[in-house]
Amino acid sequence: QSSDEARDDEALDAITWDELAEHDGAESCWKAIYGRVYDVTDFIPVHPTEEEVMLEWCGRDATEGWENKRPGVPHSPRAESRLESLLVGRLVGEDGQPVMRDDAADMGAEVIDADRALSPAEDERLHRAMLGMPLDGHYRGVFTDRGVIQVNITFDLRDGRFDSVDYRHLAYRGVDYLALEEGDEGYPVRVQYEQVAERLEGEPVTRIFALYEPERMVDDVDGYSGATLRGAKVISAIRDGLNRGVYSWP
Ligand code: HEM
Repeated sequence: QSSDEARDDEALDAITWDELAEHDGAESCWKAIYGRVYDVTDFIPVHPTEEEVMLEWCGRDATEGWENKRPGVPHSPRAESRLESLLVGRLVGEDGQPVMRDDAADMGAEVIDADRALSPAEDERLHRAMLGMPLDGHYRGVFTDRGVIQVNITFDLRDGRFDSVDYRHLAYRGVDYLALEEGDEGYPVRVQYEQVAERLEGEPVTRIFALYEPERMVDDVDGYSGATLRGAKVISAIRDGLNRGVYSWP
């Protein structure tokens, strides 16, 4: 039988919704996809997913599942041709009239096509990502040396600008800078790192490059020159966060 003949409605057995619903499990699993009914029972063990993924759609209109392996991702033409050999009939309504492909799609099966699946906000995210522009969101990044975390920084980007830059951890040679108090040795360095965080607020991401010359960004504090601050560690931690990608959305 050629596939042209297989597509000929007259040649196909008429199957009602009730008949379809009888084949709703692993012993016998039929699925309606675009108004055609397929017996996929023998294909379930072969299908490259856990069986539940297939079983969920037995005995009903499975067009939505077929079109969305993952949201917006339909099956391949190769999968489509396998489907052809599993064809058992055409779906008909109570009036005996064929359930047309488009009706089937409307009937409880919201077919998402790849373009329409994106909301305008997601579309902007996609395009920003394609252009290599950082996405707005919450980020976490670290600078480590020989497996030891020295800088662990969190920040948000809003409209591509820094928002609430914060250190979760700041240490060097066993000194936990965040634990230092006024008067402790090294406290001025903590103050300088905090100046960096404050002064990045509201700035575009490219502002981190000023940290290669930290004296441009921080003050001399109690005899500690801004030029001695390890700005490159902060740059590295922030870039690590950007490389990891958005940790959570705002
Ligand atoms: C309707 C419910 C279905 C759902 C939710 C579903 C889901 C999926 C998922 C998630 C994958 C990707 C697996 C992976 O790459 O790890 C996949 C792949 C595949 N599925 Fe399905 N599937 C369904 C029905 C079917 C049916 C009825 C067939 C019979 C032909 C089939 C044939 C395939 C094939 C051949 C692949 C390999 C990738 C491809 O060619 O697209 N699926 N399916």
